[in-house]
Amino acid sequence: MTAPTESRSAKRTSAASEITTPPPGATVPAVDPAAGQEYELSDEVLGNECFGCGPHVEHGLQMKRIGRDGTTAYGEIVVKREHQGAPGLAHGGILATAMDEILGTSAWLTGGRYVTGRLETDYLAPVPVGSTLYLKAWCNGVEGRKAYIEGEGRIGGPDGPVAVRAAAIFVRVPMEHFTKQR
Ligand SMILES: CCCCCCCC(=O)SCCNC(=O)CCNC(=O)[C@H](O)C(C)(C)COP(=O)(O)OP(=O)(O)OC[C@H]1O[C@@H](n2cnc3c(N)ncnc32)[C@H](O)[C@@H]1OP(=O)(O)O
Repeated sequence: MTAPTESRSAKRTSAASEITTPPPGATVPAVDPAAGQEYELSDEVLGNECFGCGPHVEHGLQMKRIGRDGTTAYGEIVVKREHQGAPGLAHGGILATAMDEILGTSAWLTGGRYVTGRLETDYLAPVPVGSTLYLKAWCNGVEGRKAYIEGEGRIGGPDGPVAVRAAAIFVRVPMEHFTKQR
């Protein structure tokens, strides 16, 4: 019998694959102070009905955006019973949604309107119902219409263990993406 080895995902320090790693030459934009308004504007664009951040969406995540530092975004969700998969534990899809929301916030902080093109997630520890997931996301670079964003969710406190990591490509879109009738 072979000795147990540390899992590959535990050894990795980033969720980013080759696809979600920015190419050489991608740069992190200097933040335009006006860019902070973009995600406030997103309330107008998306309404307050967003499953990730709508404050009145009963069974939604109601993610709170609690701060920013340049293109780095901070947020929190409280995992509710409606978010569970296995008894007492958050569903993985729900955690991916939380990561999508905070990574999306970082993308918008770069100064455009973005949608998720690709989202990669690593799950490192179970997240109990009732716990707060402390979210952080940052921009690794923008190239053309693509923003390469990474993030993590911690439990037990903002400096607690990382329970989930994600990396994504967000693609910049015009306002019509949200407003056109389909
Ligand atoms: C503050 C607000 C926070 C919001 C958080 C929540 C975010 C969300 O959940 S958004 C909802 C989920 N996402 C969606 O519905 C997006 C659906 N997809 C689309 O609308 C389109 O496919 C879209 C807009 C992403 C790209 O289409 P299009 O505008 O025609 O651009 P396209 O030319 O295909 O792609 C542009 C670039 O992005 C790249 N790209 C597009 N999709 C991907 C992908 N999945 N993976 C990697 N790269 C991609 C392309 O390769 C291309 O790169 P390059 O410029 O180097 O050639």
